[in-house]
Amino acid sequence: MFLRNVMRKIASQKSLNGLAIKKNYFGTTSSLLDDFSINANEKTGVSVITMSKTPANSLNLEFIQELSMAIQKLNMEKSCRGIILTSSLPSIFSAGLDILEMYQPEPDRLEKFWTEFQEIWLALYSSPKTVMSAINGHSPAGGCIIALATDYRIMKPKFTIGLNETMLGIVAPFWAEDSMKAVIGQRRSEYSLQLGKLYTAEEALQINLIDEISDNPLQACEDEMMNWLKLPDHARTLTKFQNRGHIIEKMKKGRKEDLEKFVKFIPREGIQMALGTYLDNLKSRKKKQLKTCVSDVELIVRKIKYNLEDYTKTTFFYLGAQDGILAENLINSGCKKVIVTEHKKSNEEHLNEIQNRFREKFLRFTRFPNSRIIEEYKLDGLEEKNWHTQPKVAVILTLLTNDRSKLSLNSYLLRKQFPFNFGRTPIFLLTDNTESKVILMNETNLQTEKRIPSRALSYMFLYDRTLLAEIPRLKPSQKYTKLIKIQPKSDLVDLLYDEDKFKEAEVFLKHFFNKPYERVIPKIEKICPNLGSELIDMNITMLDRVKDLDFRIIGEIFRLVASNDNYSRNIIRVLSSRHEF
Ligand SMILES: CCCCC/C=C\CCC/C=C/CC(=O)SCCNC(=O)CCNC(=O)[C@H](O)C(C)(C)COP(=O)(O)OP(=O)(O)OC[C@H]1O[C@@H](n2cnc3c(N)ncnc32)[C@H](O)[C@@H]1OP(=O)(O)O
Repeated sequence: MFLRNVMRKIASQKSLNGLAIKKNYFGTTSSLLDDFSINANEKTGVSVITMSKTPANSLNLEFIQELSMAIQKLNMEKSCRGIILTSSLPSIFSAGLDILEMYQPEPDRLEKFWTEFQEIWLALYSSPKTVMSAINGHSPAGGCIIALATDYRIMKPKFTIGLNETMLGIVAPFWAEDSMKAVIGQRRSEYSLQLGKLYTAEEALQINLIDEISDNPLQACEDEMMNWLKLPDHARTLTKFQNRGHIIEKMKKGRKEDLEKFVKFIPREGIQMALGTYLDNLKSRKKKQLKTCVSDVELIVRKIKYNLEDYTKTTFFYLGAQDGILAENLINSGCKKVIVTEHKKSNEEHLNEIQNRFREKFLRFTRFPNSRIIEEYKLDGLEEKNWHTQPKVAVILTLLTNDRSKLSLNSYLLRKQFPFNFGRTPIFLLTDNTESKVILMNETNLQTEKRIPSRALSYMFLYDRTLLAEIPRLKPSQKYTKLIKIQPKSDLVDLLYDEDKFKEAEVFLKHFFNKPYERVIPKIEKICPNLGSELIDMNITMLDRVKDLDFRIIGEIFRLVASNDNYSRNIIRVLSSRHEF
């Protein structure tokens, strides 16, 4: 019965092929949020999915959704025969589920989150393709669940892997447990799960949790894949389903109940306490390094020009390895010079690697005329002062962002405080109020909103237009007394700054996605004169299909439209194609 269903599914996927898969399947594509990329090799039929969600490839709702969609798409792509999952982070394959999704969760989101996790597991575990994981870093919990859902695992030495859920006070789902049993056996699995064991690659190999160790897991997977692809796909796929069918069937049958258990279990007080403690421990390991982070900020404080205009036009300090988007936006906003700084404690090898990554990223920025001057600046020899007690100008960097860089002192608390999704948008808050006392939000003054002096945030300096779309949705608050814009690129940006206009636009946009394009354009033109022509340029009819968009996505569209280039168009295409499913 199961096999019959599988065959039927394969057949129906074949017929869907032409519709769902774009012609330009081969080559490299990036996810909408830039959290992973897919490199599809036309010759071998192998697609490599590289996860790159800093800092830890932790799986939050959006990341899982996008990844899952990509996998489902590859599953249906006839010319794809193999998929390799890997990571671009230097030491983490995936840190598993984003704990922040489970800590003090919102019920609706929690439900969606788990449903999507079930979905991605199914997409991987029942993939008709040969799927391998090149585990080039730590892979605890959800990271291990993902790896276990693939057909072959090759891991880099020294890193760790395992289902350590009990260490967090939670329980791995039955289907993950089943997949582990299928790989390492009942006894070993029971032992590992109860104790929440994390194994080094060497130990994992001994118990067959992984299949090979290699210093270059991706290359090793690519080589091994060639052996697998020598066999006829249909025979290999059916054999795989013969082996996995009962686990998949059981998961599908129990999936609803599993979801109900999860949404009941996670919000329990005891579980929340355990998760909170685990998070604190995770963060406190970082606090030891915080001193140097503060000196990073101090550097900015000392160098910053009080006049924002001058500041944005002359210099910016690009901090950390993960702030590509931030740099891009600054350059886009008129920065003439980008100074790359790095942590003074970094060892030479790490530093070189990071600098190379910067260079790679900046190559992409050459389309911006101001982006050519790059200086590298090391923080060696900096004096460390209590800079935050000094009045005058200061900077709060990348606080409201999923992209937790070294400077995001307590982003998870902030995210809880502002319960909407900023995605990866970096945010840069600063004040030039010379009387402000508290400038840096530290952990203490993050605890309650009241303790953040409103004057400290009297200027909010935003350089990512996506975020702007969210601003009017904030409750009116003293915190944001003035928004400063940097060289708005088009009327769209103006529109997003203005709450009234935005409301008007919101109504139009809603219509826009439901009504014939021609009827809406004149109205849009009225509020935003250039928008109509920009949309026409972009063959916006693609977007007609996009329905039920949330405003984060609309914000994204605004941003993309505003920077009207090929790259944006591609993303819009991706955005719209997701609704073909
Ligand atoms: C009976 C009814 C049952 C019903 C079902 C109930 C429950 C369902 C169970 C759900 C299953 C869950 C599976 C999971 O995946 S839970 C998540 C578990 N993950 C972990 O335990 C990993 C935690 N992370 C680490 O151990 C380390 O980060 C590391 C992966 C080993 C890497 O170490 P290192 O290189 O030193 O990096 P950092 O520790 O400094 O991390 C960088 C950065 O990332 C943050 N972070 C790391 N992991 C996560 C995560 N999983 N979620 C959110 N954030 C994470 C970390 O805090 C650092 O952030 P800051 O830079 O801001 O400090």
